[in-house]
Amino acid sequence: MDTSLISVSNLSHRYNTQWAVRGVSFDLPKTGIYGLLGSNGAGKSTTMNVMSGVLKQTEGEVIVGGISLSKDPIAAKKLIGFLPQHAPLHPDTTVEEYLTNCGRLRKIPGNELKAAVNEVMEKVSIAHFSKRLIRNLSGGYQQRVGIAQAIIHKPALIILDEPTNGLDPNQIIEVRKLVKDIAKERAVIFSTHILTEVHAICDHILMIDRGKLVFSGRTQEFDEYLKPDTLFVRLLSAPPVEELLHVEGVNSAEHLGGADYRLKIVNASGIAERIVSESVRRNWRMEAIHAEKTSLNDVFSELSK
Ligand SMILES: Nc1ncnc2c1ncn2[C@@H]1O[C@H](COP(=O)(O)OP(=O)(O)OP(=O)(O)O)[C@@H](O)[C@H]1O
Repeated sequence: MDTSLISVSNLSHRYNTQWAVRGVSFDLPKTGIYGLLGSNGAGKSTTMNVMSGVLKQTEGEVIVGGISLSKDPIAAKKLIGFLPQHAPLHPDTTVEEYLTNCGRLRKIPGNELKAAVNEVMEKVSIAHFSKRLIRNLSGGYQQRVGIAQAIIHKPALIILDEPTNGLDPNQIIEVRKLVKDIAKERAVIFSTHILTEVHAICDHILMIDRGKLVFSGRTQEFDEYLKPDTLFVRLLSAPPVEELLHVEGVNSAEHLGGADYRLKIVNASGIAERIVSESVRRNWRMEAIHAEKTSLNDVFSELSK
């Protein structure tokens, strides 16, 4: 595809005898935020390590900007910035020293280096800590430095492996903001095992399960899998399950014990309202009603069907 920035075809990787990734193919266009979603051990890091050229795949091909990553890795890697799962920081250098070294490794000409370092420090809002040793920065600021080294050479594609992992809730919000900001100028793909995270910031979702790509599509399409189809209700009068089936849209009902029930619903629109009015009419004494959240496992099993 002409318009794709990176094209991954039939990617498979095996560690010793175990396949970590099997036959994964996708194309990413030139802009946007792509989420690689998968539970622990699904194959996200393996895929990202191959995409960024730090791991040589067992089978398949990665083409970046029309250049084969295995045939011309130097040219292809110029187009990529990568933040691995463990940021490759040097704790005993200052932020400025570290980023200057990164700029040199990225072959930024000497007369442009200082400006490039200053620009990237501004971009990730760390200029005020330029003289601070990296080891003395908080986790969130260290992650900003990690992101800075990935974007210092202004690559077309940024690959971030679980950039919010291990951060506190405020730092997570800051890093997500930063990811959105840097994606204005380029394509960003980041991995996560947190469903709400991809949902919060991605335009497009790629989902991987046990090494296989099980979903690739826009976030709206993905939402179809997230619509809850069960409701939890607490009815203090503990009516027989059959009574609950009278409500239009309730497909089945399970008594969970005590006053608690799980209702499987088929037509979600207006269902809560109908249950509440039926509860008043039949004096079920409703104490609670809420939609049950779809878990990542539920989505996986739905998608893997
Ligand atoms: N260096 C390695 N040697 C052997 N097996 C490995 C190696 N790295 C990963 N694996 C295995 O490959 C599979 C995929 O691992 P990978 O790290 O790609 O998954 P992941 O989705 O990134 O998981 P996590 O979120 O836990 O990092 C797992 O079963 C893992 O145990």
